[in-house]
Amino acid sequence: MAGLSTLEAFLRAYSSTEDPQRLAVVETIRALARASRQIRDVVSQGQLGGDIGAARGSTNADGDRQRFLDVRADEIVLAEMREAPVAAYASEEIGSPILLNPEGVLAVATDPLDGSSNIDTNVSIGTIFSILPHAPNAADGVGTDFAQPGRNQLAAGFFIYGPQLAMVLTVGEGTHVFVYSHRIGGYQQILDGVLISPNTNEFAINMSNYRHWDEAVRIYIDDCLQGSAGPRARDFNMRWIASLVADTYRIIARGGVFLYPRDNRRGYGEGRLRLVYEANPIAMLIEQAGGLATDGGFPILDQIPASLHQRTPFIFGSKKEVERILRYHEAPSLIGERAPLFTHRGLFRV
Ligand SMILES: O=P(O)(O)OC[C@H]1O[C@](O)(COP(=O)(O)O)[C@@H](O)[C@@H]1O
Ligand SMILES: [Mg+2]
Ligand SMILES: [Mg+2]
Repeated sequence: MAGLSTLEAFLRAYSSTEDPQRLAVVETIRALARASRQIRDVVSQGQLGGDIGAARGSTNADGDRQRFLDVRADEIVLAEMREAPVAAYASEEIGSPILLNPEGVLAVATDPLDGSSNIDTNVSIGTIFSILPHAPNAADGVGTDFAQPGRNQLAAGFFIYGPQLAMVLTVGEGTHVFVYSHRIGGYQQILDGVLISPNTNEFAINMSNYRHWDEAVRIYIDDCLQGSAGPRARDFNMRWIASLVADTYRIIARGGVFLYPRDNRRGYGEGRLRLVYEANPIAMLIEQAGGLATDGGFPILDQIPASLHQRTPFIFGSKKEVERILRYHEAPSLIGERAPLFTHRGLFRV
């Protein structure tokens, strides 16, 4: 699909063969785009009969404290999915999948509001979505829909409520970026077939968890921090927005790597991010843009989810840098033997 177009023209070109599954995907993306406008309105008003960032006193299926905006965003996406050819709906905010339109051919999983902890601080937040084929033989109508590997996704993406209202989308033919234009009253493409640069000098990780990480991650970050005086022989920059959509958008725009590894804190044995509605859609966007997405051993998109809210260690971004991180995971002790040369008393300390 060459050239920059409106989202509408892009979707029409994608479904021009009249393939019923493609037509259903297109209708669902249109519905998600409508939801994004409504969520954007709520976010920019900053009010929802009260403070949108306020805690509701409830927790979601995963035990996270829910904010008013988490729940409102979920209601908005769900209402739009009821109007789309979607048979099964799953969300971070609900315990189990819901059967919607029994005639529908798709299953949609969503993180309706990603980056909840940033609502009060006016930092970018977003809505992540994953579109899968509906598994029609599921006993309860939705049972096996979300047990499919991410490789089965027909489309995936996210909306970001930042300085711009933007949408990052893949339908399996590259990764594309659209920005909402008030002038045309719709999304306008700004980047076609994004390619993430394979090399980078920028990493994103929550450094406050350093002491809890496994050796492989600690040694990798140590080597980056030593910059031009260390084994990497160049300086690195660090970013951590604590909003997956915003960290992903930056990596798509200018490269970099993101790490949310497993760690030794209670409840973080598989990291923090959820496989079905966070890691899978982001992984598809990243792979479609020439990057890599892994749990430290295997590609994210090949994992078979054991449960809807399953967590996964998540490392993704610039291909060559992710491959390097994988080598640290394969043989951390081997890399560790070399690391003392670059420590405070090491031979090569500058
Ligand atoms: O606060 P931490 O531990 O750095 O975690 C930040 C991560 O948690 C998340 O906020 C989790 O998403 P939710 O806000 O949807 O629960 C990610 O967006 C972000 O990458
Ligand atoms: Mg999230
Ligand atoms: Mg969320």
